[in-house]
Amino acid sequence: MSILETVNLGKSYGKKDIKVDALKNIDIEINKGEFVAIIGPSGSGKSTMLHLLGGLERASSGVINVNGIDIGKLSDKNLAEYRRKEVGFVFQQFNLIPVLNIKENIELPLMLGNEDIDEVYINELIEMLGLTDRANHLPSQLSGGQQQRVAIGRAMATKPSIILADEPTGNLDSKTTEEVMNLLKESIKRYNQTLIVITHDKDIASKADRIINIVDGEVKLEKSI
Ligand SMILES: Nc1ncnc2c1ncn2[C@@H]1O[C@H](COP(=O)(O)OP(=O)(O)OP(=O)(O)O)[C@@H](O)[C@H]1O
Repeated sequence: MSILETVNLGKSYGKKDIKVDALKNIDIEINKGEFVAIIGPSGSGKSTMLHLLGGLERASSGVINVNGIDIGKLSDKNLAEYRRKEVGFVFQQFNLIPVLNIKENIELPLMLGNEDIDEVYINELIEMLGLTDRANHLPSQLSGGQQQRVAIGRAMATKPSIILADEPTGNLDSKTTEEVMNLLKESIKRYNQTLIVITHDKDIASKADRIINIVDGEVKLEKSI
């Protein structure tokens, strides 16, 4: 079952002489529960794609349907709600709040959204992430891999249906990369989520259900593995 579909999606930056067509005519369909890797050369439009899918930026043309809703038609307020409730973001920089402990960092999206905190779920999440004995520590007391696990927990706090990750292991060594990717895969299986990961790492891409290759703002080849 498709959870996300784009039709003729395009994004341009700037005008006239400085206009850049970052994405052109993107038609993709992603299924619920799927793990998709987005690969492509630097500047090809991968981050732009993730920003559009996550509602961080608006498309210049075309449609993005998520769960049957055209997110381009949402008001700014509703788009913010879509971002907060339906999407979990994980970036290369962990972007944790240094003065909050691990549990508080994970709960932050719920606190910002004034939502009730489901203690059972949050504790289960922390356990799955292998952070139970670290819950009261500050981010600075954790290794890079542990910090990224916290960022994954924060992305999952609102039980989003889609996890979007932009080079999530770009700052990690190969062993920690494998751990973090295994965790992401385990999480999406357990919570029936969809995972879309931008990566330059061939090993990560090879473990995805599907690879979407973007070159010069266009999908060049979709590969099933
Ligand atoms: N805010 C912006 N204003 C103007 N141009 C932009 C903006 N954001 C991205 N671009 C341009 O759009 C194109 C696609 O950029 P994008 O960041 O999506 O590429 P990428 O594939 O993620 O690159 P990388 O692998 O280097 O991170 C590039 O030519 C970039 O310079």
